Amino acid sequence: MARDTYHRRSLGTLARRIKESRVLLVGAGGIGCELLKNLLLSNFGEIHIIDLDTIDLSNLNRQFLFRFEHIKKSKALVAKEVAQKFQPNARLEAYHANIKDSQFSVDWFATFDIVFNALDNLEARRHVNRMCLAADVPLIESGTTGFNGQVQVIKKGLTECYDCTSKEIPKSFPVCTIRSTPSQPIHCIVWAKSYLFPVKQGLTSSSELFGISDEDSGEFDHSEDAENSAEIENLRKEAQALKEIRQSMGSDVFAKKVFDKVFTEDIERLRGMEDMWKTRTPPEPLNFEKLNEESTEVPTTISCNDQKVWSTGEDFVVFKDSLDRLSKRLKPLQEAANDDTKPILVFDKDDVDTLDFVTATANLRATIFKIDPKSKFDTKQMAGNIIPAIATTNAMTASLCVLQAFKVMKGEYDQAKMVFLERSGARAINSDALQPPNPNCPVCSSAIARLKIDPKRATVNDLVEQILKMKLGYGEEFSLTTESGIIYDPDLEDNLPKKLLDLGVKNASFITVIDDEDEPRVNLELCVVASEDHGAAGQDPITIESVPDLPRKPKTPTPAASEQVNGTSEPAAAKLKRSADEAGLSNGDDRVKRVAGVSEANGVGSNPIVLDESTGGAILIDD
Ligand SMILES: Nc1ncnc2c1ncn2[C@@H]1O[C@H](COP(=O)(O)OP(=O)(O)OP(=O)(O)O)[C@@H](O)[C@H]1O
Ligand SMILES: [Zn+2]
Repeated sequence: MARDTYHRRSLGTLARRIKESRVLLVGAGGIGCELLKNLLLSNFGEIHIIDLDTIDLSNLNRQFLFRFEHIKKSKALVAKEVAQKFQPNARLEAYHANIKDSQFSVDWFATFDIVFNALDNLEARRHVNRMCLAADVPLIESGTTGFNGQVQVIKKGLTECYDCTSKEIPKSFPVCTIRSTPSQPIHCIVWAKSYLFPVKQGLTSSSELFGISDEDSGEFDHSEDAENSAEIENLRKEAQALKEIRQSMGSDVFAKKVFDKVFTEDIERLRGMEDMWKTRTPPEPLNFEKLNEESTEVPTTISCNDQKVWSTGEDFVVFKDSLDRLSKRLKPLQEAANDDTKPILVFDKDDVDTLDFVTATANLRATIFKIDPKSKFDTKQMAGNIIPAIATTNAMTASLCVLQAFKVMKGEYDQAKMVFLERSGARAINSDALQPPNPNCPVCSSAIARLKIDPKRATVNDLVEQILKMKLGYGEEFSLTTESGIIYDPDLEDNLPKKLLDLGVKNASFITVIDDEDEPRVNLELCVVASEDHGAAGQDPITIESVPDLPRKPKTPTPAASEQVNGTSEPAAAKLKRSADEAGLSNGDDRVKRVAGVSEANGVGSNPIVLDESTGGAILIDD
C-alpha cells in the first residue's frame, strides 16, 4: 500500500494539512537529523532546514544522515540531499547559515506553519523564541542532555514561552578560587586550561605559557571585590614572570623553569599568605629534582592510557613530555611569523598534546592542594564541557516533537503537552499540561510591534520623537535597548542624531522599549523590518505598522531574569543543551507524584529505562 494511504488511515483529515504544510527546522544536529527523517516520513510537504555548522567526525555516531565523506561539508545541505531520498516529492530547502542572520526576518518566520528548534545553545533558542512570538508562529522546542530529553510546545498568548521560566547560564568561578584556593578537580582543570593556554573567547589576560591572548576566559568571574582585584593584580605580575620563562622555550631548562615557577615558587608564595590557610589545608609545593628521580622508570607512553588516574610521577612525565611536544610545535610557528602576528597554541579537547598537558598540570596542581586527580578521559569531558549525547534520546525526543506537531496542526493546544524523557523515573516518558504565559516574563509579556525603517535615514531621534512620543504617547522616562546594550535613555542623548544602522540595528533586530515612568507600561519589543524601499516616494524614514496595546505592568517583581551562578563546585560547563531543570521540568518529587498509578522512581540515574508495568510494558506516549 502506498505511504499516502497509510497516512490517510492513521491521520484522517490531518494527513492533507500535513502534506500542504510548510515547516522550519532549526538545527541539523543530533535531534535535527532524526526530526528531519520523521517529518519526511510523516509526509510534511515543505521543510526548510537551517544549520550554521559543518559536519565533524564526532557527529557521525549519532547524526545518521552524515557519513565519513561528508566531513567538513554543510550540515544543512548534506541533510537535505540525503533525506530527500526518503521522500522525493517533498520540497526541501537548506540554508548553511545562522538563524540569527538578518535575512531571516519576522516576515519570513511568519510564512511557516510550525518552527522546530533542534538547537544546542540558549542564545539561538532565545532568538527563535522571540521571532516566533513576533511572527505568531507555533514553536516546538526540544533538547536533550544524556538520557534526559524534553519537548515543549510554545504558542503566543496561550502557553509559556521559552523565557517564561528562568534558565541556568554557564557557570564561572571567582579568579581567586582558580588562582589561589582551588577545592575541586574542575578548579585545577580550569586553571591549567585558561592560565597556561590563551583562550579563544573572553577578555584580557596575558599570563599564558603558549602565547598571549587579547582575551580572557568566560570561566573567570571578574567582579571587582577586594579579594578578586588583588588576584587580578597578581595575575599581571605573574604574566611578566611567565614572559621571561617563555624566552627559554625549546631549551633543556624550559620544563624545569616552568615547573619551578608554577609548582614550587608560586605555591610557596601562596603558602606564605597565612590568613588564607586558617580554615583551609595549605598547599604543599612540589620539587622538580625529587619527582625527576622518582619517575626515571616511567615511560612517556603512559599518556596513552586515558582511563587510568596517573600517579604523581606519571603526571610529571606527561607534563615534561607534552610541554616538549607543544614547544616543538610553537617554536617554528613563532620563528616563521612576521611581527604583526603572534602565533599561539590554544586548548582544544581533541588536540592530544594540549589535553595531555592540561591533564598532567591539573593533576600536579590537584596533588599540591590535596584534591583528587582525574584520568585523561575525565579531564577531557570536564575541560571540553562535554555533555554526552545519546542517539536513542535524540531519536525518542525527535519523535515526540512530531506527535506534538500533529496536535499543533489540528489547533488542539489544550491537548498539547510538555513532554519529558528520563532514565530513572517510573516511566520513560512523562508529560505535563502546558502552562499559561508568565505575566512577568521579560519576553512574552511584552507588547510586540513591527517597526519599518529606511536604514540609510532612520535615526534614534526619529524613533524617539515621531514614533514613541508622538504615536505611542511615551513620556520622557524610557530607554531603548538592543542586543548590544542601551542605545538611548534620558541621560544618553548623544545617540539621538545617530542612524539606527550605525548602532547595529538591522533587519530582524529587536529594540526593547522599557518604560520608566511611575506606573510603567509593559515593555515593547520593536521588531525591525529594514528596507531601503521604505525610504522611497518621500515616505517617513521610520513607521510603525500598527499601534500596539500597551497595558500597565503587573506590580510583582520579575522572576524570570537570568541568574549568574558563581563559585560553585559544578563544572564551568558552557551548557550546550537544555536540561529538564532549565525547562522547568524538575525531576523532583512534584512530578513523580503527579504521575498517577505508577511504581516509585527506581533510583537516581543508575538504572536503565523503567517502563510502567501496569501498562504491560508499553511506553506511554501521552496521557
Ligand atoms: N544560531 C544557529 N543557527 C543555526 N544552527 C545552529 C545555531 N546554533 C546551533 N546550531 C546548530 O544546532 C545543531 C545542534 O545539534 P547538536 O546538539 O547535536 O550539536 P552538535 O554540534 O552537532 O553536536 P555536539 O555539540 O554534541 O558535538 C548543531 O548542528 C549546530 O550547528
Ligand atoms: Zn514568556
